[in-house]
Amino acid sequence: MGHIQITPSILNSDFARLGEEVARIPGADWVHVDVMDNHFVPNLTFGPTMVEALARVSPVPLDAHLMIEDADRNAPAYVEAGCGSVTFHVEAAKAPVRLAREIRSAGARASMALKPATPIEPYEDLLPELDMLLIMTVEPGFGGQKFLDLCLPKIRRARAMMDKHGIETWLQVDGGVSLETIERCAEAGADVFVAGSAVYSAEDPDKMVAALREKAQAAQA
Ligand SMILES: O=C(CO)[C@@H](O)[C@H](O)COP(=O)(O)O
Ligand SMILES: [Fe+2]
Repeated sequence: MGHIQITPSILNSDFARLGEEVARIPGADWVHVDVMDNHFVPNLTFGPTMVEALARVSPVPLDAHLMIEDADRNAPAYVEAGCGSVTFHVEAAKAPVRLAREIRSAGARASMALKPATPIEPYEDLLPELDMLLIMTVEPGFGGQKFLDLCLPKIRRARAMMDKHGIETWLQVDGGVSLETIERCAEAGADVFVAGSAVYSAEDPDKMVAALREKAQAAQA
């Protein structure tokens, strides 16, 4: 298992002052940017132009989570926009291996996401092509939803597959991650944690990042 990383999502931050919002979390490992197209999910956020502007001012690298249709065609723009990691949904990709290779060769970390009802088993042989696997712990589309415990067995199975293959793929969880739920995720084998409302509803977001990190590290040990 890799070292613990905390990745705040700006989805529930103040979109009118995004530059200031990312400056409030200098202790984070990444900033998670949720790109939504109102087709793959019933919500709409921003596109590559906005992401590029944010990449220029963010104190930490951007981790793009693309909840958009036609990932094969649309994902490369987010590498060009300056994201250090680009996650596409397997449900929206026609050729996930080709896309992961394209993202890597363009210079970013390649990551693939699974919705709660998408099984990991058909993708076991694909794991070496990925720098990170994202297992969603809510239905994608909105921040502030309740963590789905039913996703924990899939996290355990994914971690076991990575161990079996002896690969260093990071395992990210996203949705409802908080001080209450992060230990369960770390115990199951996750090492990269997205937290949106937990971080941005805290009085001091950077302190919350540190508290989440501490809990996850204790649970992983
Ligand atoms: O991708 C998504 C939602 O689709 C997430 O990144 C959420 O934005 C995380 O927010 P919380 O569940 O932590 O409030
Ligand atoms: Fe996300």
